[in-house]
Amino acid sequence: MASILLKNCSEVVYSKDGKEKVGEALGVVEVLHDVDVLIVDGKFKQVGKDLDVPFEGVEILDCAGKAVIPGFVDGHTHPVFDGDRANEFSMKLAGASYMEIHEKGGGIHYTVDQTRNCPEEKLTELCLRRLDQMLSHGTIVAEAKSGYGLDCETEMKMLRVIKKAKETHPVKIQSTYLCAHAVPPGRDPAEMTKEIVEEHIPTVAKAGLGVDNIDVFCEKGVYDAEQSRKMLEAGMERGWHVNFHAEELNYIQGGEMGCELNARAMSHLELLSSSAIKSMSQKRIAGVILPTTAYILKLIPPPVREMIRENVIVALGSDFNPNAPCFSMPLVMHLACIICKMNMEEAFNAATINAAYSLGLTDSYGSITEGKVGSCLVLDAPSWKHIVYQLGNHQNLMKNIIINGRIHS
Ligand SMILES: N=CN[C@@H](CCC(=O)O)C(=O)O
Ligand SMILES: [Zn+2]
Repeated sequence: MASILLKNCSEVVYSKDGKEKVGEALGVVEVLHDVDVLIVDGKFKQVGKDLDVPFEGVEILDCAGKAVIPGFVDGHTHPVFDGDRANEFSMKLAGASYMEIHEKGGGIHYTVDQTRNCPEEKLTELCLRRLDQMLSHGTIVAEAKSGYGLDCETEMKMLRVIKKAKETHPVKIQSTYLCAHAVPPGRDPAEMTKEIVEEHIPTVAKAGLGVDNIDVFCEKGVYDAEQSRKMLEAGMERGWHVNFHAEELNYIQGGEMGCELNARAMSHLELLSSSAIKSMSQKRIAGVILPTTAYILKLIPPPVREMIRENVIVALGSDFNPNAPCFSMPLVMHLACIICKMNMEEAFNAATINAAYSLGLTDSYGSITEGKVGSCLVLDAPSWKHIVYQLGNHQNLMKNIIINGRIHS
């Protein structure tokens, strides 16, 4: 673990309590001007004016004219798959809907075929290179899902890839077993639900693959709310946190079901009901908003203003996947402002501390707070606002990426 002193930062986005934010507080970014940041043994030690080098061997980085911000937390990604779906982008531009392509055997089904046929080594390499891309855009923590296997064998291959990434990649990874992403052709959702609950989930649990969360695609024409509930409950019995796809294309009361299960997080939520919003707020369930998908699929945006008004813990994710190939949380924040009517402060907090909350990681990630992991970004700009305001080319805004107190790049 390394130690570094970031000197004369023009701005530091700091959080005294390091906790998730809701309501009006979500719209506040705490900024300290002309201060230093000291990281000792990989942890934030002190933020203040004119700090001294505490001992020999501490690296010093001149940050004059630069803003220092926490690294981003990406609350929802699908980084393990082979192939691409560039041709489907043309089909969607020509008017085909996401579900039409899916029902004709494209979409997730196409990616499942590619991923089943891909050797584990190649899949690992693909995943690691995608995480490199995320890191170059400032992501220091990412949730990573399986879900392009549908059969137990391929899901386990994907989870081994995520485990390897967890052990070797500088981005901190959380592993999510997406046990039911689509119904395999020729199979019935009820029969698949039974198989997943009775065979897949017990087999995955026994294999010790370091799974943190359980996920399903709870959607009309995929798995309904009751089938989803059964699989999520089976995951909960294994100690996995409930973090799933809900209310994206159709309102099927997945939000209500997630609240009954005390989910840790639910994603998408374009069609979330007002009663589920109230319940999420009471139960402190994170709502992970994915503006890339709403943008690409031209969906009605999720009711984010209502969620903020009702004090829901609103977080952001890139939803990186072959339908939404976006590595960049800065772009996600920008889209959140335009599509979901969030302000810059809300988007920034949703992409840092609240996304950390959605993964249960606020004790160690999501803000520059004494005692948390010393990972942060030095921007080639005097204010944090540039990272939300700028549209694209975000890698060039990253002057330095600091991981655990060491300059990564
Ligand atoms: N909606 C379901 N799953 C993914 C898309 C997966 C795919 O199209 O390959 C999502 O979160 O957007
Ligand atoms: Zn997803």
